[in-house]
Amino acid sequence: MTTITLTRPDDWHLHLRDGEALAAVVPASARQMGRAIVMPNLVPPVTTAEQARGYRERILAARPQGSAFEPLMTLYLTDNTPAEEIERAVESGIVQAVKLYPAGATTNSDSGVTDLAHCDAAIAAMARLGLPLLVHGEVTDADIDIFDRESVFIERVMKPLRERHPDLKVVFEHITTSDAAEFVAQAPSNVAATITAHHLLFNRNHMLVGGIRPHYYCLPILKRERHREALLAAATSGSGKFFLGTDSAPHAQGDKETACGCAGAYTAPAAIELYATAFEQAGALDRLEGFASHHGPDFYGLPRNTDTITLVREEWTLPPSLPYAEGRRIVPLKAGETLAWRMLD
Ligand SMILES: NC(=O)N[C@@H](CC(=O)O)C(=O)O
Ligand SMILES: [Zn+2]
Ligand SMILES: [Zn+2]
Repeated sequence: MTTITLTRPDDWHLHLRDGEALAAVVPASARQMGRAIVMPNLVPPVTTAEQARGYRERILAARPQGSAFEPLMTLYLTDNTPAEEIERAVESGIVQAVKLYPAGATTNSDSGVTDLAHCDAAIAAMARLGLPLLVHGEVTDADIDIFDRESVFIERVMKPLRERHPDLKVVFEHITTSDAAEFVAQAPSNVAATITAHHLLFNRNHMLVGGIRPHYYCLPILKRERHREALLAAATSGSGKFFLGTDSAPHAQGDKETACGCAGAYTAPAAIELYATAFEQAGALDRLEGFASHHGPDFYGLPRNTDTITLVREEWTLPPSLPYAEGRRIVPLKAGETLAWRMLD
């Protein structure tokens, strides 16, 4: 196969930041994606429908001329989110989901939830109104090994949450283990998962063998090979429960290449090409369109995009770095490396 044309994909998990960084990264996603679920972990976080409205306006203003890229907004759940804010979010028409960050689990999660019991009224309102909960599924207990944090989360948080709110729509975000893939596959149809391109392509050896590679450091952390294989099997299974969410998470070069580097991989500039590479490795390019362009809108109850993009089998090399905010640079994942597929403009 030398060309693939597919319904324009959407990104169901994306970090766009704010200010100059926002302006630097929006065009990369707007070029490829029809819509994106935009993460609310700004500083301070996006906790109200009113803040989401303002953030959405700033994203729209950062789009290249003529772009139809549509940001789908999310609220950041806190211990204090009132049920009324969930109602305002639904009424706003621009908020598509609420994000659960366990406090301290990842980048900018200090305002996150300390105990889901505090959020019971808000979550009950979400279940009642059909607003999905997007979950960063890792426990933060100091005694739990970083490689086990997702699987322990399933037992300690996800299963009790599902029992208490069986009608809640849940997206298990950026899954990284066979445990999570199995949990989602066996759950009812109101439970789904996003999978990143980097977790489909890489295991922890890519990050740690022959030198420590900070651009591969993200959360949840890359796992061992058998987990990558399970994720690739889930993504290419054809199941509507698994869909594209890049978790493209930009950080300036200096904040990654340092003694205590930030978590997050910047994949937006080559997102669809990275996914195509993974699907081709699995011999499943024919399943890419479902995963990238159909399953997400179907789960969210939104129409599929009506235009298309085309990928050609043509080598190209990612630049070593790109301009970012305040005169700083950003290093995309696979910087300086060659990809086999290229999206046409
Ligand atoms: N994935 C990451 O490693 N980082 C994300 C936060 C997140 O999605 O957990 C970020 O905002 O930088
Ligand atoms: Zn996360
Ligand atoms: Zn994320």
